[in-house]
Amino acid sequence: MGSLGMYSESGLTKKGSSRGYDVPEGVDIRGRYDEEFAKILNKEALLFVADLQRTFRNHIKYSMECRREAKRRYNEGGLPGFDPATKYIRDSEWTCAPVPPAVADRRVEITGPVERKMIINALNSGAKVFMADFEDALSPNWENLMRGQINLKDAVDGTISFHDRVRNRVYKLNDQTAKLFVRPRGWHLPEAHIFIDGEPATGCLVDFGLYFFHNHANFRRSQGQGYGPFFYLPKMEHSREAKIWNSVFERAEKMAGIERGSIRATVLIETLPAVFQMNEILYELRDHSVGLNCGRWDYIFSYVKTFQAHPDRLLPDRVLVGMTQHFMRSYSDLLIRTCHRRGVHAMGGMAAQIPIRDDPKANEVALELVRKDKLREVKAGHDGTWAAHPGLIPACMEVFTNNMGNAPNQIRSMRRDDAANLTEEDLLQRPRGVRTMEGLRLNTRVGIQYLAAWLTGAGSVPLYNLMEDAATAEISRVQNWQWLKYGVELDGDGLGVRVNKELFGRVVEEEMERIEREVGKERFKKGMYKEACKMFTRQCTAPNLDDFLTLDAYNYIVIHHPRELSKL
Ligand SMILES: CC(=O)SCCNC(=O)CCNC(=O)[C@H](O)C(C)(C)COP(=O)(O)OP(=O)(O)OC[C@H]1O[C@@H](n2cnc3c(N)ncnc32)[C@H](O)[C@@H]1OP(=O)(O)O
Ligand SMILES: O=CC(=O)O
Ligand SMILES: [Mg+2]
Repeated sequence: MGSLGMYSESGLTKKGSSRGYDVPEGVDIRGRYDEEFAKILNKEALLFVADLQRTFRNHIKYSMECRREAKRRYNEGGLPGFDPATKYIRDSEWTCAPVPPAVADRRVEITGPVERKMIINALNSGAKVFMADFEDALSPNWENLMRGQINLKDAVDGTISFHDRVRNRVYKLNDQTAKLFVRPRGWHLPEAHIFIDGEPATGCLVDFGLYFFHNHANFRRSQGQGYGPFFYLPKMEHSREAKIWNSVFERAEKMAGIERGSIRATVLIETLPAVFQMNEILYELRDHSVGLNCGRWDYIFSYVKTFQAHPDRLLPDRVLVGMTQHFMRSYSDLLIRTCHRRGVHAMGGMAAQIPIRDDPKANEVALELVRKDKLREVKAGHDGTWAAHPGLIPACMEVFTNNMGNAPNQIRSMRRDDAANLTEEDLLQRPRGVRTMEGLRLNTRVGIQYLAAWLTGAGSVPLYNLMEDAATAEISRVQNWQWLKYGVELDGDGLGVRVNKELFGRVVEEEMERIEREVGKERFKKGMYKEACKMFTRQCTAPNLDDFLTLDAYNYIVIHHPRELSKL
């Protein structure tokens, strides 16, 4: 670890204790004490997190206020678009720092929560990269977060193992493993188990800070060939947020005494406003960038959220909003063009299909959908793609390898200059398709079950043969809200049915009965389905759309010690 000279004397010298943890001044740990957690939450690591929090909290607050201001503009009828003030960045020629050799080839990346067995399986999966997730795929309760940090440290050290006692199977790392990327939470989420100067810490600074502090040296030695650690950055809406990340990286590099540009990150373009900021985001992160990724599920969620006050832009059924819709294809094409022009990877997104073990025919159909989606991506010029499950990796790998051959990526070979002319209208074009009662029912059934899982600690789950996570659940929630708000007419077996609260109430009741039948009475009683139903129903019928499903739900998973259920 490099010099700690940048921290204030008082932080270093004054002693403090917080429910068993040895903490620097101003830091209060309110989560459960555990000896293993205490090794992660040691005083030096907390000092680093506190330094990041103190340095950047006002920048973060300002950025969140700018998000609210943009929302006000969209709610008054404004549309997101390219910023005339930064035209010079879009028009001028510049490139990002060269791609580190360790991650030149990213043709298939697997993602998953920071759960111990899954980390080992993902690293051994044959994918080029594993994105370990503190975000869409994780329910951020204290145990998951702290165990996730322990698991990642063991993974980077190469010592991680897991004993499945039921199956008497021991999991260990293979000789050859995927390269590790870590995705911290979005800027909007607090970490209510760690208070700094009387305020909850910023979730992503905790995720980033603890992981970086404990792993940067080992990572660069064992994984990054001198570079790293590597990150994915979610849910940004503007380049000013990327600028904060860039400054966080610079501060971390300085603290660690490592070269500027060692840390690298891929930004998910998964909000509608961000698609107009892709050059600007890369520009801010140009010394730390390894590309952009099409976070297609949050992007769809963001389309609804951004246009919450625009009844002329209602979405069709969720299953119809695929990558072949004009606005989605334009987004992917422009992302490829932007990344390749700037010399970095243009990563594709997640197909939500997962293997269907008990039905070979249905499994083949699902696999074929994945192949088709990946073929579209590689032919469009994407340099790699995401898989949600190890069972999909061979198919994804085959499609990308057949089309990219031995080249590690298509950064130089697929310029996509044709996409230079894509306009604001292309990127905002209204999606086409029908809205149905079955769509409303499916949203409700999936949204409630996902939330019930999230409240009990699972952030990604299989539902009806698809992967569901926070991003896909958000689509279900905001789509219901939108249809209710504007009293949309849905197609119900050929008959027009207008959505209102009463109809929705009936749908919720019937879908809860169906869920109970499907999961069984015992599991239904033990689970948190009723709480999830209440929360989901409130969010779908609220007069004003909640910004995030997980912000409200977070209050229910915060447990302060001594044990008490706490509200922020
Ligand atoms: C919109 C977005 O942000 S996408 C990115 C965020 N979302 C994700 O990362 C979702 C990742 N995927 C998953 O979490 C899982 O695949 C799920 C929850 C959808 C399904 O998981 P399961 O029900 O466990 O699947 P299944 O029973 O078929 O698993 C078979 C094996 O594959 C493993 N596995 C499944 N998915 C993954 C994964 N993503 N990474 C590593 N291992 C995995 C399981 O651990 C299991 O291992 P085992 O045989 O050693 O016990
Ligand atoms: O994070 C990915 C997404 O699609 O959302
Ligand atoms: Mg996402």
